[in-house]
Amino acid sequence: MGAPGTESAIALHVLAMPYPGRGHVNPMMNLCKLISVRKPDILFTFVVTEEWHGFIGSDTGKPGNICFATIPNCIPSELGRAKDFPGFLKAVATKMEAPFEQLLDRLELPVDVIIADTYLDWAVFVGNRRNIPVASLWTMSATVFSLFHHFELLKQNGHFPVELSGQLKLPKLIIVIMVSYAELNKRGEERVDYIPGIPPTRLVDFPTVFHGTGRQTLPRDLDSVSLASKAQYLLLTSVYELEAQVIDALKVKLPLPLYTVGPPIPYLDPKDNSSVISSNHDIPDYIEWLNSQRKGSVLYVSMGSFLSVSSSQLNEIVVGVHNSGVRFLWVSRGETTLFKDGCGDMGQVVPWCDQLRVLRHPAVGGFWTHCGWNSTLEAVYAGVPMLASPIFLDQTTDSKIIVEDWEIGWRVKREAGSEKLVTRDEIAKLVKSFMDAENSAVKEMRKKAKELQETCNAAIAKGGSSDTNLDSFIRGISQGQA
Ligand SMILES: O=c1ccn([C@@H]2O[C@H](COP(=O)(O)OP(=O)(O)O[C@H]3O[C@H](CO)[C@@H](O)[C@H](O)[C@H]3O)[C@@H](O)[C@H]2O)c(=O)[nH]1
Repeated sequence: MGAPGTESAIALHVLAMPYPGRGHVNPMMNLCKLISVRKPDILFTFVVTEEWHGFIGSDTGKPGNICFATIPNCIPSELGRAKDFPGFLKAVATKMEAPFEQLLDRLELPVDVIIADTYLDWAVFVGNRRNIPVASLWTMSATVFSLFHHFELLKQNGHFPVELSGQLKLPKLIIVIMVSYAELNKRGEERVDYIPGIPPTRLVDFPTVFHGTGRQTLPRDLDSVSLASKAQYLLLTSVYELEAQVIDALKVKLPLPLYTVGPPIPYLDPKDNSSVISSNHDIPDYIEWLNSQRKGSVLYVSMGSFLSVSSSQLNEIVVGVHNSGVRFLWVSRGETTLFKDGCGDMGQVVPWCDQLRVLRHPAVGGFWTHCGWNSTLEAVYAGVPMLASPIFLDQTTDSKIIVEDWEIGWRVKREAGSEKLVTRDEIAKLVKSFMDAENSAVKEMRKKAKELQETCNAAIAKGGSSDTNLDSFIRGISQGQA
C-alpha cells in the first residue's frame, strides 16, 4: 500500500471509493486532497478499477498520504459505457461489491472510515456489516438529491408518472440523448412548488430520469438516495450559500449529519493568476493562446466527458459558434472532423484541457456547458457566466438553477415546444450577444457571476461554511462521532 511514514504516525485510515466516472472521481479525489491538507496524518486509500488507475494513476498533484489501490476491471470499460448506460449502472451495482470486500480483507491497515459515492449504495451495507462508519458523497446538486428524496410527494401530487408527449427515444446502439424540450408537451411547463426549499420548477427541468425512457434508471437513483440515510455522514459537493434553503430543508428531514464541502476543487489563491498567465516551459499551447486574447473575449466550450449531443446538432453548434465571430476554446471528444476548415485564429480545439485553469483565465468570458455539476461549480468558482446546454440526468435541473435561480446564464434552448434542432443561425446570434461585453444584460450577468464567485470564496475562506463543515467532518471521523 505504500503508506507514508510508520503506521503509528497515521491517525486514521480512510478508504475512498468513487463511482467510476470523471464527474465523480474528480470530486472524490479533490475532497481527499482538501482533507489531507488539513490533516496530513490521515492515510487515504483511493480505490479505482485498474482501467481508472491507468487514467489517473500518474496524478502528480496528489500528496503522499493518498495511495491508490485497485480492483479488477469488473465493469464495462469507461471508453464505451455510453453505449449501454443502464447496463453500466447494473454492473456498477452488482459487480463491484465483492472485489471491494476482498480488497478490504487484503489491506494491512484496518480501515476506520469509508467515503463512498452515494451511487455505490452497497458500500453502506459493507460498512454497516463491518462496523466501519460510512460517509456518502453526493456529487450532484442538493436540489437534485432533494427531488429524488421527495419522490413520493411528486406521486401524491400527480406529477409522477406524467406523460410528457413524445418520449425520449434511445437509439439501439449509441445512446445520443439531446434533451429535446421539443418532445415534451405543455405538461412540461407545469411548475412544482411543494418540494421543501426548492423554488418552483418546471417538470421539464426535472432530471431526465423522471421522463420517458430515462425512467429505466430512476429506481437506481431513488434507491441510492434512500440508502444514503443509512450511512453515518452525508457529504455534498455543493456550497451551502448556493442552495441554502434546499439544504436547510434536507437537514431537517435527514437522520444523519449533512455537510456541504464544495466546491470540490483544490483551492488556489483567488487573487493569484500567476500560474495561469505567466510564461514558463510547461504552459500548454491553449493557455499560451488564451494569453494572447482580450480579457473576457473567449467562449470556452465543453460538453462533458460522457454523453454527447446528436451529430447533426453538434454540426449546427460548431458552425454557429464559428459564424458568431466569437473566439473560442473547444474541448472536442472525437468530433474534430466537424471543424472541417480548421478554426484559423478564431479558436483552438483540444481533446482535453485543465478546465479549472481555463475557466480562471482572464481571457475567458463565457462557458458553453452541458451543466455537469462539477463544471457548474467550477464556473461559479471562476466567476464565469454559462450558456446552458444540458444533455441528460441532473444537467437539466442544474441548467434551471444557473439560469433562473442564480441568473448567471442563458439557456441555449429557451422554450419547450419545438422539435427542431437549434440552428446555426440561432446559435451564432445567441453566442454573439452572450459574449457582447457592451450588452447591458451581459454586464448584469457578469456582475452576478462575480458576486457568486465572492460567495464561493467566502465559503472556503477561514470560518466560511465549507471550511467549517470540513473541519466538523474531520473532527467527527477522528472522534468516531456522527
Ligand atoms: O477538458 C476537460 C473536460 C472536463 N474536465 C473536468 O472533468 C469534470 C467533469 O465533470 P462534470 O462537469 O460534472 O461532467 P460529467 O463528467 O459529465 O459528470 C457526471 O457527473 C456529474 C456529477 O455527478 C453530473 O452532474 C453529470 O451530470 C454527469 O454527467 C470537471 O471536473 C472538469 O473540470 C477537465 O478537467 N478537462
